Amino acid sequence: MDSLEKIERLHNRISMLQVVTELEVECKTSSFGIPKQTVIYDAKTVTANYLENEGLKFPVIAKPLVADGSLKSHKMLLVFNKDGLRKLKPPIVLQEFVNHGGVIFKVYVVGDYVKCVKRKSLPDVNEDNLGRLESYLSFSQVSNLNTCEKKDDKYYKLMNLENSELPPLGLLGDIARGLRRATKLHLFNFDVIRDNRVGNRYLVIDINYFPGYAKMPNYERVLTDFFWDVLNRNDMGFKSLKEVRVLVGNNGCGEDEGTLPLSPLKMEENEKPIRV
Ligand SMILES: Nc1ncnc2c1ncn2[C@@H]1O[C@H](COP(=O)(O)OP(=O)(O)OP(=O)(O)O)[C@@H](O)[C@H]1O
Ligand SMILES: [Mg+2]
Repeated sequence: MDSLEKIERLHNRISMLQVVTELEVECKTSSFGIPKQTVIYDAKTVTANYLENEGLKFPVIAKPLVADGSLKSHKMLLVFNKDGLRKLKPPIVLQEFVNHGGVIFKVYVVGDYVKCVKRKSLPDVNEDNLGRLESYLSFSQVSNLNTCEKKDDKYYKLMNLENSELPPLGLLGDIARGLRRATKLHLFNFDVIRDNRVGNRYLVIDINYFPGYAKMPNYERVLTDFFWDVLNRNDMGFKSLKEVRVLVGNNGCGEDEGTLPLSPLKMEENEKPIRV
C-alpha cells in the first residue's frame, strides 16, 4: 500500500522522530515534542561528559539505531550511571528517560481513522535512588509483555490504568494528521508519553509502520472499511473518505468507549490516490 522508500524513514530512530520535530501543530493547552536524544556510532565516544554536553543526564535509554522490527532492534538498556555506559553497543540512540507515570499511549492510525489505547509502561525512576541502583537494566518489548506477566508483577499490580487521564484528543488527532501528511504513510502507530515534570507536555517516543493492529479494538471493521475505501477510491475519490473519528478506549476492550468525533481530516488537495 505504502511505498517502501517512505516506510524506510521509520526504520531509523533518528529520522523517525525527526519528522515529529518538523510538525506544525497548534495547541493552546498542551505542547508536544520528542525526548532529548543523541546518536552514538563509536562506543569510545560515550562518556559522562559527552552526555552532559549533549544536554542528557542519567537515567538514559539506549535504543538500537535500527528499528526494523527485528528482535535485536527491540533490545534496550536503561542506563542509571556512568558504569552502565560501558555496556552500550553502537550504533545506538541515547535518549533521556522521561518519568511518565508508567503509562504509555499507543495511537493507531488507519488512514483517516485514529485510535488511542492506554498501556502499561516502564515505571518512573526516582533520581534520589540512582546511586543505589544497578548501573543498567536491560529490557525488551515492554508493551508486549503479556497480561499474565503483568498480573504477577508487584509494580503492575499497583498500576491503575483506568485512572490515568488521556492526552487531549484534538492534539493526538492533529499529530496523527501531521505525521500522515509528512510521511505520506497510511498505516502506522506512534507511542506517546506524558512528561511528568511538566504535566501537559507530550512526547512521541516511537513510530511503527503497520503495527500489530490486533491490539486495536474493532480492528477487523476498521481495516476492512479502510481497504474497502481504498479499493473504491476511483469511484469515490480519497476526498470523500468518511470523516475521521478518534475512538478512545482505556484498556483496548470497550469498542465504543470514549468515542469522540474530531474535525475531519481532509486529504491534501494535491494528494494523489494510492494505486493498488
Ligand atoms: N524516552 C523515554 N522515556 C521513558 N520511557 C521510555 C522512553 N523511551 C522508551 N521508553 C519505554 O520503553 C519502551 C520501549 O521503547 P520504544 O517504544 O522506543 O521501543 P520499541 O522496541 O520500538 O518498543 P515497542 O515495540 O514495545 O513499542 C516504551 O514502551 C516505554 O515504556
Ligand atoms: Mg514502542
